Amino acid sequence: RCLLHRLAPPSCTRTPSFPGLNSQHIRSMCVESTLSHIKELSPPEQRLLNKLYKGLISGQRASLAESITLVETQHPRKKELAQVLLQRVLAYRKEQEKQNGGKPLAFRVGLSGPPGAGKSTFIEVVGKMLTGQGHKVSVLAVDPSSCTTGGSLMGDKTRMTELSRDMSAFIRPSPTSGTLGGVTRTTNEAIVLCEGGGYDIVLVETVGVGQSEFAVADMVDMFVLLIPPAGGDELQGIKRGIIEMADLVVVTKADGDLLIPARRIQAEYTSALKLLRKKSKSWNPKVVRVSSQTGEGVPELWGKMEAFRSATLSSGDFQTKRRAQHKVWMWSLIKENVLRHFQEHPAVRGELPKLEDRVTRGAISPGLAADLLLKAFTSSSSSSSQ
Ligand SMILES: Nc1nc2c(ncn2[C@@H]2O[C@H](COP(=O)(O)OP(=O)(O)OP(=O)(O)O)[C@@H](O)[C@H]2O)c(=O)[nH]1
Repeated sequence: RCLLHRLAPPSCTRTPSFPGLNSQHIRSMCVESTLSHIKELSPPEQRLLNKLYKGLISGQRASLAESITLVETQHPRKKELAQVLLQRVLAYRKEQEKQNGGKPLAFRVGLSGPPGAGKSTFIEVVGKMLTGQGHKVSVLAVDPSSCTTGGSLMGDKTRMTELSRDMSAFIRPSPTSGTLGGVTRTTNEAIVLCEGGGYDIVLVETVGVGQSEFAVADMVDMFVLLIPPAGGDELQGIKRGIIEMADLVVVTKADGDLLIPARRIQAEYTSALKLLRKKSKSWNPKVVRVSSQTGEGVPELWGKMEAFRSATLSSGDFQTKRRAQHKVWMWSLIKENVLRHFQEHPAVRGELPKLEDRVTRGAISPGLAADLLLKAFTSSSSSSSQ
């Protein structure tokens, strides 16, 4: 019996023990998900996972928060427990999707922009509008500064005060430590958990610094770039590559004295987007203006986002992108782990400083140094596995 069977009460092969998770589905997940490398769960571990799972899918915010903490952990055993929980939530989601004609139920939107672009004010306004319409909204943050400095660009001030009090919203700040790769992993997993908790809109916010925008663009259905109207060379400083990723560009703070510059920036971006290669057959990126202060343009903006969603869902681009993202996600995890394994390998660690030094002095070529290190790694890995 696979781990998922063991997790569920004994009757699970006949009676579905959890809403939406039937025995046939558990069986299919058992085949797909070889969780067999994970040591048998102890009764307290089973109780913990059952409690989290039930709480999560019944929409309890505390269970969602606790589940995200579990996927963020560095503790090896807890990491395994997190994988079991995730696998179960995925099975549940898959079943729900099947009932929805195979179409994903939640909409994942990435929001990025330079510091001070007005992201949190915007999320507060859009989030409140959406919860007012009956949606459940979760907001996850990817903060690149927390990875490098341990400080935070986004978490230091109180953000989205109203939305955080809203019972239909769930806001999770970025973990305060870890590599970008690690944060990417946990954010991807947190998205799955939020969706399991019934959040049909998942907003993933990041500051336009470093590689975090690209990481976020790879985990969402729609990528939105927020640009403030003030400043000199507006198109500079925003990486060209990131404009290419954008499905929608939002010029923020289009009110008062900033309205005229906002119109000008809108025109500049509209021309810039025309020069870019078309990303998709079903959608042309657009540039819109909004004011979170007056609320002007906000409903129209959401209208555009819904139009994107329905156009890409009916063309199949939406589903294709998600499938491709799963592969990207898997490979980024493999790369990170393999690299760490390589760097920590005793044979490599012994040779690395010497060879790095010789490469920097020009005593040997980088290619030769890489060959020597890889040889040290593979020969001692294969002798230890024999
Ligand atoms: N006039 C005007 N000001 C705005 C609007 N939206 C935000 N602001 C102001 O712009 C400043 C930055 O807004 P935030 O929402 O904190 O921006 P942010 O992008 O989240 O900033 P970081 O947290 O630093 O990444 C604040 O002083 C806001 O009051 C708007 O629609 N109109």
